[in-house]
Amino acid sequence: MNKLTLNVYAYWTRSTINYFFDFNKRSVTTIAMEGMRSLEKPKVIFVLGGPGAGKGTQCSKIVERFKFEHLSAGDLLRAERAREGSEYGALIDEYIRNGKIVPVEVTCSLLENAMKKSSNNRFLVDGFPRNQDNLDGWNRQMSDKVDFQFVLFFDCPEDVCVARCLTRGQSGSGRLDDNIESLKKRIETYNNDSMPIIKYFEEMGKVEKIDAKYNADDIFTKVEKIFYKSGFQ
Ligand SMILES: Nc1ncnc2c1ncn2[C@@H]1O[C@H](COP(=O)(O)OP(=O)(O)OP(=O)(O)O)[C@@H](O)[C@H]1O
Ligand SMILES: Nc1ccn([C@H]2C[C@H](O)[C@@H](COP(=O)(O)O)O2)c(=O)n1
Repeated sequence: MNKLTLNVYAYWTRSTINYFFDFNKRSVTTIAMEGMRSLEKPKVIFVLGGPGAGKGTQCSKIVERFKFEHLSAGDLLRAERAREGSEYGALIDEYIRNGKIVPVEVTCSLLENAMKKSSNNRFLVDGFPRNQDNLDGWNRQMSDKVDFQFVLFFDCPEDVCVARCLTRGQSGSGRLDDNIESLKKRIETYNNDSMPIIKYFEEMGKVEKIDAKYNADDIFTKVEKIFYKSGFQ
């Protein structure tokens, strides 16, 4: 074997060893990261605010920008109500028409099932917890299983909320509760039952409050800042 052949052979051997070493190093790191991620509890942000405050609108933007999954308690309940054979359909219907809050056992199970089905590890839980029963049920069933971050609170004047919901109803939302009678009850429920829950989280220093009367893009600029500050990219 001449000197050139030997050099080529040595170079090839070194490159091959380096390649496999690097490859293995990378794959071990990658596997470890994936393992750690799958062991991490899912991160949960509660999104609260009055009816029509713009929770759903902002959640869509957050999903697009920060890759969260949006779980709207109201949407899950409406889907369950519409599901053929649901044992809760009639009950949900009655609660929604009257602007009342469905018992937590139903809502929390829908949320937990949706989280289990998802491959995502970041969730926006929109419209929950809406009263003390919701909060107690969540603490019993879910709080140990998730990594709660904060409440994103869209603070919006009542007249703005009502106007937005009525416009949404007139534009064909198809929602049974986008009418003035249901809205009066929803706002009463919000003031009496949901506000104390927001205050409770506020006292814990866990509320990020946003003035929600402005246009959706300006509001989202403020939302983005909160997410960056909280370490989301
Ligand atoms: N910043 C905004 N300015 C004007 N209209 C808005 C704004 N944000 C949302 N809307 C409109 O107001 C209506 C209610 O918005 P959205 O559904 O996001 O509110 P929500 O808080 O999720 O309501 P709900 O609790 O009743 O489900 C929608 O028709 C939406 O297009
Ligand atoms: N935690 C929840 C959330 C919603 N509901 C019911 C009652 C609400 O009026 C209705 C619509 O909710 P929205 O889409 O406005 O968030 O759904 C409930 O009982 N419990």
